[in-house]
Amino acid sequence: MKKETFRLLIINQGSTSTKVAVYENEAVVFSTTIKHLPDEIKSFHDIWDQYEYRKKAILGEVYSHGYEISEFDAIVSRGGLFKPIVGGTYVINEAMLADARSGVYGNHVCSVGCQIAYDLGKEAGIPALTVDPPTCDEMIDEAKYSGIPQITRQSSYHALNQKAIARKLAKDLQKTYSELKVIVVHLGGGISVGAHYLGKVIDVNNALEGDGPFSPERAGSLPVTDLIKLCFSGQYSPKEMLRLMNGRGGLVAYLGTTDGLELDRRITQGDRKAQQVINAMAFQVVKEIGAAATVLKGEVEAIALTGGLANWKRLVELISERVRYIAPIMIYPGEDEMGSLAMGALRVLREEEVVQAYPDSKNDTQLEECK
Ligand SMILES: Nc1ncnc2c1ncn2[C@@H]1O[C@H](COP(=O)(O)OP(=O)(O)O)[C@@H](O)[C@H]1O
Ligand SMILES: CCCC(=O)OP(=O)(O)O
Repeated sequence: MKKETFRLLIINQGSTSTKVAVYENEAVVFSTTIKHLPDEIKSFHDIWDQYEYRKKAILGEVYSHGYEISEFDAIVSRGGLFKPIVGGTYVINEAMLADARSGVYGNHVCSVGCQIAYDLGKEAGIPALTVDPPTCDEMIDEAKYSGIPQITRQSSYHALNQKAIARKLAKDLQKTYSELKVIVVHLGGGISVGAHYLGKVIDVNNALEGDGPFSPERAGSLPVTDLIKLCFSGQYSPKEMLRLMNGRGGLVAYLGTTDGLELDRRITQGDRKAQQVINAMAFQVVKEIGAAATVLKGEVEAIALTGGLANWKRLVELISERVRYIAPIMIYPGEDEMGSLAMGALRVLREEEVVQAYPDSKNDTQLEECK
């Protein structure tokens, strides 16, 4: 007999937060966001050093709500940085984790989330899943050129939320996603600006690695020659340079914090430097939106602003004033990642959709185990 109720543990490692939720089918039993102070995050040299810290945060939530891991039908994590793959739901396996640990496809703590989900799932005998990972790749060929053959532009962005918000936007415009031409801007610890064309993200900045606007904890695109000089200045090791780009760049580098609420307070109290840096971040975001509008040949039906920073009216206004001439602006503060992870897992558990196969690997955790 087919199982009717699936209980899911959803985990989402963001650069500034850990989100934990429990779903029973479509219903949210609880959903919590644990914010991590920049000083705490700064004390880790590497994202993989955060493994125990993040796991403890997750287990603290699970146990304090009276659950054991073995009571779940699956653990679903946002993540990780795998090979370029098609969207969908994947059973996390060793090959995916080896690619994530290698750092070849970038470094983000959502990869650590996948490792935690896999380890907890293995111990408890339940599958670990992930949905629409950041390296989902739908970019058109011309978007992949960098300017030198040695470097190919990679798709690495908030794929899960970008897609979820684009679908929500389609519904709000009484259309389907596959007939929509829109720009989605995710304003989180990292910032991604995606050009969505008829159901596909045909171009998007790499939100992790030196591409697009600077963000709360990332440097974004930099003047390349100056960057090369800095790399060879003897001041920084390769690891330190990479950390400066991703983790210690952007707002935290200029202002010592990634926290929008704190910055709003500072600006209200007259902090001119904070105001200037926020103006500059908004400036870089609007330039990226302008570029995405050209990718869509100016046929932009709406611009959606989402992510934690879309809660911040001051920033939203700074962006809107420069791009509202392009298309109507729709605001979707926060994200729909937890729900999207749960729905992606439910679709495969209910056999409404097949699990995607990770290239060149065999699944070493059987989905059948949880039915
Ligand atoms: N109400 C708010 N006002 C201003 N900034 C906010 C608000 N809520 C969240 N943020 C900011 O949003 C960012 C986190 O966004 P989020 O999408 O949760 O990112 P992540 O998943 O990377 O942790 C942080 O900079 C946080 O301070
Ligand atoms: C790979 C992009 C994912 C990302 O940047 O997420 P956060 O904004 O949550 O750090």
